[in-house]
Amino acid sequence: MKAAWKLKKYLHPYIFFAILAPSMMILEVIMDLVQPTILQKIIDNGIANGDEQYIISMFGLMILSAFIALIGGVACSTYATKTAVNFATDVRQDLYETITRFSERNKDHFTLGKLITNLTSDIETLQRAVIMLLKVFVRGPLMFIGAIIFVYITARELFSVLLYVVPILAISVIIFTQLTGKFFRAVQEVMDQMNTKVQENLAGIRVIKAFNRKAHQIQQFLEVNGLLTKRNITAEQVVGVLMPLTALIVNIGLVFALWIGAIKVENNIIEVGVILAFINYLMMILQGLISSSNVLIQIARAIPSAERIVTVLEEPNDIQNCHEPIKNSPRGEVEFKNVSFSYTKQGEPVLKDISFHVKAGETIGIIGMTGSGKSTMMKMLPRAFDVDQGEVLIDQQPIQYYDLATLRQAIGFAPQKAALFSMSIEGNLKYGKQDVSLQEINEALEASCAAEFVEKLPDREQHVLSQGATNLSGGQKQRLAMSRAFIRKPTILILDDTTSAVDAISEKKIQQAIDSNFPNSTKFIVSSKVSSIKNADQILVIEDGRLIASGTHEELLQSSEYYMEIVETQTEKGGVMND
Ligand SMILES: Nc1ncnc2c1ncn2[C@@H]1O[C@H](COP(=O)(O)OP(=O)(O)OP(=O)(O)O)[C@@H](O)[C@H]1O
Repeated sequence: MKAAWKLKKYLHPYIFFAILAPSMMILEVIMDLVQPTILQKIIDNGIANGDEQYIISMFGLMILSAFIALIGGVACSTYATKTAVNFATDVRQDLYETITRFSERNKDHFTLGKLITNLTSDIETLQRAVIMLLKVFVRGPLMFIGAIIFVYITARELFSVLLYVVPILAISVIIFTQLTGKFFRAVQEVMDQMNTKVQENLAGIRVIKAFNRKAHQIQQFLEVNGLLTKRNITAEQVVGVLMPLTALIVNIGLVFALWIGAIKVENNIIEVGVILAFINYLMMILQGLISSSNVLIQIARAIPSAERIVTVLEEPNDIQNCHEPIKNSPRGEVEFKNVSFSYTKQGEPVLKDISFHVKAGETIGIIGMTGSGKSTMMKMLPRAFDVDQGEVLIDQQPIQYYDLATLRQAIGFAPQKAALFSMSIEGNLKYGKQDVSLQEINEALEASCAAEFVEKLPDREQHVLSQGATNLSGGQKQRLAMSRAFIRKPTILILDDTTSAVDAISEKKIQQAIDSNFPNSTKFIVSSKVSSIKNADQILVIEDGRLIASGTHEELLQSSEYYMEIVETQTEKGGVMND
């Protein structure tokens, strides 16, 4: 509930509509409430006395009140919808922006599926709850209490009947809504499980096929689908039994009221119109009860959604700008001073006491076994993570002193996984730099050897990539990711194992292009292949999170047994040593 309360600020801009909606609903309910009394007057005063004039004027009043009720209802719906939809749009926008600003560590706290649920169904649930709150929250109790008051005014002689009928109605409505709510919640739970299964299976469809696990996946889906069918049937069966049961109780109440009413008419205590008005009010009391309990159910459903949304919105971002950050673009000198880092508080450090210094414009090769910490080291430069111990300096200033946007603008990062978007090749390259000319695009494509396959596409750089760029090969994706990094002509260029799927001839061309196009950029080239880093000014050899050796290729061949071993293994395996 506290979480839901925190979201009330999103209603502030629409507070006018949020007040208007229930006000209009009050108008509608009052107009609905007076109608049975008008009907009673038509029957008992007009028809009974044959007073035509009276009947016509009362009928006019009835039409007028129905018309005002209609206007009230339409206005309430309009304003409630306006408020709820705008509220949901603003929450969704804020949530999306918060997620976009998430640091890697923030992202690791949530699963992708959960974040998508937050942005879609949780917000949808909240939107429905706000509409319900503004429309029905007022309507239900007002109609319930109003109808009881009108019974007292119009059909006082039958008021005592309410003392028996209302508690029975209230109990049956509560049982009905509680039980159906429970069964439909169970349906929703399986629905969530099924969504997760479908999402996972579609994302991993290639792996499923490659490992020939189709039958297994289908079996898993059948199980959850079967459970969904079962729970749906049970829920519908419960409704099927409870609905007529509740209707029976309501009808017994009506018969009981009619019976007592008939006795009173016979004894000339009341007139027929009073019974009619009473029945109408009894139905309104029932409606009021049902609406009120529906609102409560909707609110109960919305509270967990609100909690989930607030948890994401309040996730503290661990990567922030410092007070008065440096906004000058760096030259590219980089220093790691005794850097240690761990992804989890309890876990063993992934980087252990790493120190090295790089002059601006140098090329640095980083080599080591899988999982040794090479990518993690590079993630410290755009501040995807901050170090736990030690310092990263850029141009001799701690990296945290730089304005985040300035720092990231100075870095061109081609990550290990290409992460291309489902848009044109040009659109993807413009992620690197927005205001680029076609010539710059072509130069970047040329430098990464991507031009040779892009030129063969019918619509060249306008070719639209599928989701996850599945219409490209692994090497083609890597080349485009490199083009995207090249196009911003960065001060610091990081290529994180981006040539693993590129053939040796293209790789050599790419190395030459990097040397001639980026003479002043500091270049970090992460690779597990010696051929990719052999010509670097300095090679860092990483083993199990430690920097165990550094120097040029020739120096390392003399000084590092570990490096020597890597070189020998790759030569034995037929690895290509450029030059
Ligand atoms: N987001 C993360 N959360 C927790 N642990 C992680 C995360 N990313 C990487 N690791 C762990 O950190 C260690 C170093 O990973 P890293 O990706 O830096 O290695 P790498 O040397 O680049 O490996 P590769 O050559 O396979 O890319 C690995 O043990 C890995 O499991």
